[in-house]
Amino acid sequence: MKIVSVEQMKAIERAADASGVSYEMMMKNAGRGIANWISRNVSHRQGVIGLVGAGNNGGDTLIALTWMAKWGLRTQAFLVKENGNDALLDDYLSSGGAVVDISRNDRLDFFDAALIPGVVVLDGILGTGFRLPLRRPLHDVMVNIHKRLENRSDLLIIAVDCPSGVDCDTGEVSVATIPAAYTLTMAAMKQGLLSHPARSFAGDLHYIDIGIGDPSIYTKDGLSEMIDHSVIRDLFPRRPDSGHKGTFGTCLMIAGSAPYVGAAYFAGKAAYRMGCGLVHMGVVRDVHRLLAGRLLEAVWTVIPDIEGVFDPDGLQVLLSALQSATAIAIGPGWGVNESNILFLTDLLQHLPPSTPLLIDADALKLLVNLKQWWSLLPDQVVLTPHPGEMSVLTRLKTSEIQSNRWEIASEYAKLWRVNLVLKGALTVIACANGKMFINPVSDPALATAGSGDVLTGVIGGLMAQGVSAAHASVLGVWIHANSGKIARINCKTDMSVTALDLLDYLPGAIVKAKEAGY
Ligand SMILES: NC(=O)C1=CN([C@@H]2O[C@H](COP(=O)(O)OP(=O)(O)OC[C@H]3O[C@@H](n4cnc5c(N)ncnc54)[C@H](OP(=O)(O)O)[C@@H]3O)[C@@H](O)[C@H]2O)[C@@H](O)CC1
Ligand SMILES: [K+]
Repeated sequence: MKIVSVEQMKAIERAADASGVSYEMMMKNAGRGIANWISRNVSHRQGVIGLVGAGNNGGDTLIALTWMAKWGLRTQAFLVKENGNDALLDDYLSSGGAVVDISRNDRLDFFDAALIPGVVVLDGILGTGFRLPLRRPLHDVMVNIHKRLENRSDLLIIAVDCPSGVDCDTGEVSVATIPAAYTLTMAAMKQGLLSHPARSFAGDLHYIDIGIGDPSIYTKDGLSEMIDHSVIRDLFPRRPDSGHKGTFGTCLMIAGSAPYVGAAYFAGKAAYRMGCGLVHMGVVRDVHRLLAGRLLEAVWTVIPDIEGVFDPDGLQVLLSALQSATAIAIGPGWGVNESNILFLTDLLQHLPPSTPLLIDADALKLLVNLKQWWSLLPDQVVLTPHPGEMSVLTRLKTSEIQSNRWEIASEYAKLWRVNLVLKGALTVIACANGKMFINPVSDPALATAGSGDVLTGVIGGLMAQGVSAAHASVLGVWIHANSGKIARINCKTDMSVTALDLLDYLPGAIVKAKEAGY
């Protein structure tokens, strides 16, 4: 789904209107789309009530309620502000709907009575027209509504376009913003919903077609994309029945050191889990000794070491593996030290220019010791820094990076001509060709040691199978995040999810990603 600022959305609506899809039609399609989505996707046996604001967000909601009333569902509209949508209200009433005005805070007992367990609550008070701070008297009405809805896990709250009271550009929220289980977003994702704190209020994000199709045809701006099923479904590598292990590539994984054994395991196993035909592990002796009996699927080359880290002259043993690999991944668990700077320098000089490369973790921190390191990289390259590693690479403060994730990722991906996966909640992928993707998943289950190593294996495994560096980044980030989501559901808490769980649920995440409509 494309991502827009409020300004861009307004310009797109203007352009669509000028090309014949009138504002009225867009709103009708929005309302119909919401009603269809609810009827198809959630239980609505207990009826649907709408919180209706005075603007077009309320208009979308009234149209949705009107359709559902026509279909015979029990519905009610609660007007939170004197309403300008008289014609829409008349339509709704003549379709059998019931309207209660709660704008003066005086008929809230009707609202209380409507909040029966299982009822669907459509939050259509404020949409993209809202700017903080929330003004009185709406502020007071919304605070009262908020009090009644908070901690009511027996209600299903669905936000129309955005949870009301969210700034759709900045992601800031008002005190009265109501957390939703789902947000049905019209035509395009509003950028603020992909920032915290707003993201935590928006729940699962779904697209509603308002009759304009792909919004990017109405603007010259290159729009970023939120990763969803429509983005990833065509990115999987083909797996012909006649394939053999050579068909599915060889990933050379240069990982681990004596203190960080697990990193090599997580990365190597994840590459196998992603369908890579063969994973060739380049590791020091201690890592081999501890993992050879555990990662039985792998082929091993033991790299000479000095006290458990790569010997600066150790690359010689890997020269033929470098040539035969179809993708190379480096960095997890290396450690940052002088020997590894020399090892990395030698390695970059011996990389086959046409083999895709992934650089992660400590190898990223080591890069800064090499002059113009970006000029030493192959064309197909992915860097996967977390904000701390990005800070080392850019010499910017972590706080600066975190408050400007999209812009900074985009700027440096272009500068270095790399595909950049800036990890952290709401991972940003800035591609070398200028395209930007944002992962909407923000799950503490993923914030665990070894999680990044799993991601390295996932992306490396995909590249080894011939998926381009950019596409492997997008698909890999999505699969990895969803394995965290599934792990959390299965562990029943995000607290207990470990990197081993992420590995275990990769197959489930792949299956889900391949299922239509996910
Ligand atoms: N264009 C179209 O055809 C389409 C539009 N679409 C839909 O329209 C939505 C945008 O609609 P919109 O522009 O009417 O604004 P909206 O979010 O309803 O809010 C306006 C109301 O908020 C109030 N208000 C604002 N700030 C406030 C504050 N700080 N404190 C208190 N009140 C405040 C403001 O009050 P006022 O300033 O007028 O007093 C007014 O009453 C968009 O999200 C999508 O759902 C889609 O269906 C696609 C087709
Ligand atoms: K809303």
